Amino acid sequence: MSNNTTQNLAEQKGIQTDLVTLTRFILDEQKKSAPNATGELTLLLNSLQFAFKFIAHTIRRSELVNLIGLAGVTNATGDDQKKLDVIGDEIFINAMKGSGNVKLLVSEEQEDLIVFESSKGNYAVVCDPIDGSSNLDAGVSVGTIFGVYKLLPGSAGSIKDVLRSGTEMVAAGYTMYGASSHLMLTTGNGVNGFTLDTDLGEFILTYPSLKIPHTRAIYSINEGNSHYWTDGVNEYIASLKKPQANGKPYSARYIGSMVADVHRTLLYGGIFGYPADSKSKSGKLRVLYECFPMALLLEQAGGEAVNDKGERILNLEPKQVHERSGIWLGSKGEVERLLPYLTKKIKIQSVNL
Ligand SMILES: O=P(O)(O)OC[C@H]1O[C@](O)(COP(=O)(O)O)[C@@H](O)[C@@H]1O
Repeated sequence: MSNNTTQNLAEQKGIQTDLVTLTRFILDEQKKSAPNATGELTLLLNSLQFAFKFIAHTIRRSELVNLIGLAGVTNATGDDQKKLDVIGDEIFINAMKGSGNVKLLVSEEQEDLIVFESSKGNYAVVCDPIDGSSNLDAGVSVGTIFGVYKLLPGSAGSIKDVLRSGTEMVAAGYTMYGASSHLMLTTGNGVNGFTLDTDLGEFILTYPSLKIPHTRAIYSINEGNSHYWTDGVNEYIASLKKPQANGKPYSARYIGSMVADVHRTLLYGGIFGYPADSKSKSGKLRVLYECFPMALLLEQAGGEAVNDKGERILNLEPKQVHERSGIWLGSKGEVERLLPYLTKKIKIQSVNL
């Protein structure tokens, strides 16, 4: 049978036969943008892909194999660890160790930087293996957030390789484990999204060259913290609750799992915020493995990400691996609408919330 006939038959049956897998996509990208590259980053992305599939598989089976609930320990940043946090972390560490391309790893679950002594790799990976894990028992979407740095020239691997601004990351993204597993990835040339076909065991390109809408009347923030917010943040949120030009207020959407909240924001537009407040004076979310990767993705999709002073998140230079920051990210038009509330010293008497 000729190739054309096979193709027509597949089309008639509604079967797509020319799928772009993540591996194919990365190899094509490399040929286009870095034809002389060593292929090391490609291999590293392949190892990341394996970790995501393994974590997705483990989360899907978690309830059946008694993996839901607390493990009875706390992690580097003082949070109670879920059993799946511990296992997700182990899966991630082993995948990075096994890749041979990773020299350093920062994980939310480990107090110290991990150095793979025997590795000759030239990359450092920062990650939150299972972000949003407090939602796990309720079956809410959680995810893995990651960023990749190339080691500094001549470095044999030290903390300086990761205490760098977000602009220096060479790749970043997240995988969301929901109804399907979605991987959103940037290597600095826009954002591309993939969906895991569990039968094929492959991430398939489903969101090529993703762009976030310029504006959307959706805000995403934990309003339970409003009592601790600054006047500026309270006034900003109050302004969104008033009828806008179309007569309707903004819609509030908050899941409480950063990956899921950012995923919706990336696809639909709007704004997500987790500001510092009088309770969490430095903010809650971690700069290296939560704020930077999400900020890079958002910027690459045409959006913006700033801290509580309205400064570009990616320009921060963390002093510690588990440093925190307030963050606001989303559609460009929405972040711009927020900025005056962050930068002007607003004094208000009271806000009706
Ligand atoms: O429950 P809160 O205070 O709204 O915090 C929710 C935020 O905390 C996180 O769950 C991160 O915390 P963990 O890393 O401890 O899971 C984010 O995913 C989410 O955006």
